Amino acid sequence: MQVHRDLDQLPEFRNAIITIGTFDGVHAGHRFIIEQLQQAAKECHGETVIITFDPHPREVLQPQSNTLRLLTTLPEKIALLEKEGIDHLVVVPFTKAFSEMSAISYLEDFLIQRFRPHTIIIGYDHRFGHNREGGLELLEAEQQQYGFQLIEIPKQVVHDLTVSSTKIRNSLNEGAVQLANELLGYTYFLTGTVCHGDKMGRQLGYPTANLQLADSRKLIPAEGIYAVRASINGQAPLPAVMSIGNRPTFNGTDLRLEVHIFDFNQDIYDQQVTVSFVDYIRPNRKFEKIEELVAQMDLDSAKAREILG
Ligand SMILES: Cc1cc2nc3c(=O)[nH]c(=O)nc-3n(C[C@H](O)[C@H](O)[C@H](O)COP(=O)(O)O)c2cc1C
Ligand SMILES: Nc1ncnc2c1ncn2[C@@H]1O[C@H](COP(=O)(O)OP(=O)(O)OP(=O)(O)O)[C@@H](O)[C@H]1O
Repeated sequence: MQVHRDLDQLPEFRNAIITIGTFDGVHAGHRFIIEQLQQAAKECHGETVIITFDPHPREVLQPQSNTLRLLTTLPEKIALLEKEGIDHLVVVPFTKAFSEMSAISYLEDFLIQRFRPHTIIIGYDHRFGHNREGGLELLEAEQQQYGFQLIEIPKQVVHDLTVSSTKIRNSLNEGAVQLANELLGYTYFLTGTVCHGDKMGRQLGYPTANLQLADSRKLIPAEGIYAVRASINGQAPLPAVMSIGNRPTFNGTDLRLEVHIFDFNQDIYDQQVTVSFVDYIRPNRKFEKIEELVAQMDLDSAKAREILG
């Protein structure tokens, strides 16, 4: 897959089959669109082109809100789309000026001029241009003049498409990782660098690698204890248990992401660890005695091992 970040350096596409969207999460609904792209490309020996935006349009249009949480960082999205076998990913630097283009100018000066699309495939609810003024109706009206094919993916035909990133985000925010994973079509994951904690885990018999995320916009699932798989520097995943929380037993105040890998005893400080969330076990609790916390961690570990098989 070729990744293009400079709109002035785009190649001449051969029968571009294009679609536009943020594709956050590259979830099951997105993958249905990807299949349509690939099918259309096959029929005309064309190339599949996904046009996406970075930063996320909401970050530019509502900078004050700061509530956006992403299912995938840009590198994660690139890796997932690469796996899908897309030919070109165009990452448009989304700016205020870009957002203020009228719908017709977006269509003519951006889509047509830069991509010369053979086919445009868009979801039933796709909007574009200033104030989201453009949509399917405008594409239909201009289709003949510019000679592109239009493929609409209607809501009722593609049930998967109604599965929005928002629904997946909500599930993760509630700890419902199994539902999120089903909607994603893969196990939700995050990657962090192992940093130093308070060195207490080892004393409790549970050394935990504390993860620092590279991108603060990445969605962190609800606080609680999870059965996870942990992959160190891209190596084979290992069964593990994870705690997300501020350690109420120790009156902690900051959110910690800690993973304890089973049957493992290595120094992994500064290494990259990717954690995939398999199941939620329980919420965080404040324990009166440390022994009670450790007894509960034993139970959590047994449960996680059972879940992970
Ligand atoms: C399986 C597991 C379950 C945990 N459950 C709780 C909990 O319910 N309440 C709590 O305060 N801390 C919980 N923790 C976090 C521990 O308090 C933490 O790992 C320990 O204090 C070491 O933290 P440190 O990073 O400060 O060394 C849990 C950790 C693990 C690995
Ligand atoms: N089974 C294991 N799972 C996770 N990390 C382990 C494991 N065994 C050894 N380690 C190493 O030990 C470190 C964690 O040790 P310990 O928990 O005592 O200290 P820490 O850095 O303060 O972490 P925490 O504060 O979460 O306890 C990890 O960062 C890792 O380098």
